[in-house]
Amino acid sequence: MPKFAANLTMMFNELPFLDRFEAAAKAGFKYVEYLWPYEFPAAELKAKLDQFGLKQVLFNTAAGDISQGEWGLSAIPNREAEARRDIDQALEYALVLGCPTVHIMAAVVPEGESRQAYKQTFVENVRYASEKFKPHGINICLEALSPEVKPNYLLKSQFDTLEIVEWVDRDNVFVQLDYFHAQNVDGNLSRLTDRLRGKFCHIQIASVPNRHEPDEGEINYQYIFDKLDEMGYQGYVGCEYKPRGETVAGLGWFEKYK
Ligand SMILES: O=C(O)C(=O)[C@@H](O)CO
Ligand SMILES: [Mg+2]
Repeated sequence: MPKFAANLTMMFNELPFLDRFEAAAKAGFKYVEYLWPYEFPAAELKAKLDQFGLKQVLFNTAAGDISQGEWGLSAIPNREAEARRDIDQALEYALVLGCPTVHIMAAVVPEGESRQAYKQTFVENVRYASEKFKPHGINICLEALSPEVKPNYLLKSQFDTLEIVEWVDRDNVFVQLDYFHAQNVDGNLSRLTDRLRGKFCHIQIASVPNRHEPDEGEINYQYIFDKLDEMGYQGYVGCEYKPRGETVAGLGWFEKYK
């Protein structure tokens, strides 16, 4: 049975962030993920996790200046110092939170810039992170984002991510397989999952096209979950969706997995 993690950035959004931990635990989740922890001291977040018996399973490196269109710095040439500062910060948080995996955000590539230079920079920064995280047993994952969500992001297809993972060539660096983006860009999800076997260490789910609960839309998630079980997937499945309405009211799909 998949180990579902509530994504506290998207779910339980009707509550202030720090109250979402309790709400997730009450709804039956044992695991949580969210985009960024950096607004709060790591110890405060860890206390919330412990208070409600939750395990944090994923968060991201900092996004940079979102108001300027940034979405990760780790692939931007000549900004390695900032990217590595963010990677070091993520490691400090991961150690306090006891988090097994960190998503290293790549970058948006401005029109006219060399994608190859961005890829090269990303590979070098991910190798830096790999070396830093390895002694602590922490995995790294890299994620493709569909253009309707993040136009011009360096990684669009799952095969863009796979290319970087294989180029980095380190045993703690994996694909973050978000089926919402994968369906938007690549499709053919069963074959894709087979193709990526052993290469992904974290999954995220949402319906397509509306990014809601995984009980509507064009993806048959029950089929995918059964397939992941058959494959022996041991990682987590992050529920990175925008609830149709109130979060708990939409959790009917989760009843049988509690
Ligand atoms: O948007 C997504 O999908 C994510 O997983 C974010 O963490 C990064 O954009
Ligand atoms: Mg995602």
